[in-house]
Amino acid sequence: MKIDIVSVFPEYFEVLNLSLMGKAQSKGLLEITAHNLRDWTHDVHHSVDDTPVGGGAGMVMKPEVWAECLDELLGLADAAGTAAQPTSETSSAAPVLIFPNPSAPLFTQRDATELSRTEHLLFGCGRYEGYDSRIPDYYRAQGIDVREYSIGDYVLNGGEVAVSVMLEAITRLMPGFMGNPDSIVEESYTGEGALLEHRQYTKPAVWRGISVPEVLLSGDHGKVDRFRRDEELARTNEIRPDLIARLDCKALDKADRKT
Ligand SMILES: OB(O)c1ccc2cc[nH]c2c1
Repeated sequence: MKIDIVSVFPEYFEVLNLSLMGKAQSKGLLEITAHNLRDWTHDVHHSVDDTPVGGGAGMVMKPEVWAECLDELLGLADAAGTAAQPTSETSSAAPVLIFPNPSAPLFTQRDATELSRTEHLLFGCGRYEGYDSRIPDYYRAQGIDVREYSIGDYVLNGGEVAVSVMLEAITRLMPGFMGNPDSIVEESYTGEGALLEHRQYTKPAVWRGISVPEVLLSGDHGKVDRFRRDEELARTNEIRPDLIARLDCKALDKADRKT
């Protein structure tokens, strides 16, 4: 998977050279490039923002600078560097263009699963009050698959942390990324059941007078699976009832029956 990230703080993504993400790059599973948006400016101050039209606090990121950058990275600028005209065709080689945005739909495990199968992702990190809203609209009109995602009900200072979160959720699902592929099978939010995962315990069986659930020591895999499934349903109902509401009866029945 090829990943391009555009930010005014590209050094933010040096962290992606560490740990599993770094190993995946050295294995050739990932090719990650962080670009500095200011490289597409032409003024002495390398300006990327301006005051909001209609007034208001803060600054908004300029569409012209983003467009020069994205046209180039999307392969839309012709040889003369002139922006291509809007087309309705989506190039099969075109990446998915993703903008973190606190005012957008929530990024979910389902999105991570879908995007883990994509060949090329291009992330655009906003800063200040965000980017000019015409930018995603313009690239949708070019036939590009443009997504805007929030990573939760809180506001960060920019898109960089959100991109790191989404990238981890996406890349860990790629075949060959995790040392043990089984470790991504039974997880919270995964699969049809989409329930929170059961509690986890390790040795010793009794720690500071607190014992692990007896059934987990029984050696009866059927009972253990049933115990864990019941706990997943109970925990999800208590902590995230909204996830239960999303389940259709078939999936709930399947989650309940699974032994
Ligand atoms: O909270 B967020 O996910 C987020 C995303 C992008 C920008 C741009 C400026 N503030 C932001 C916050």
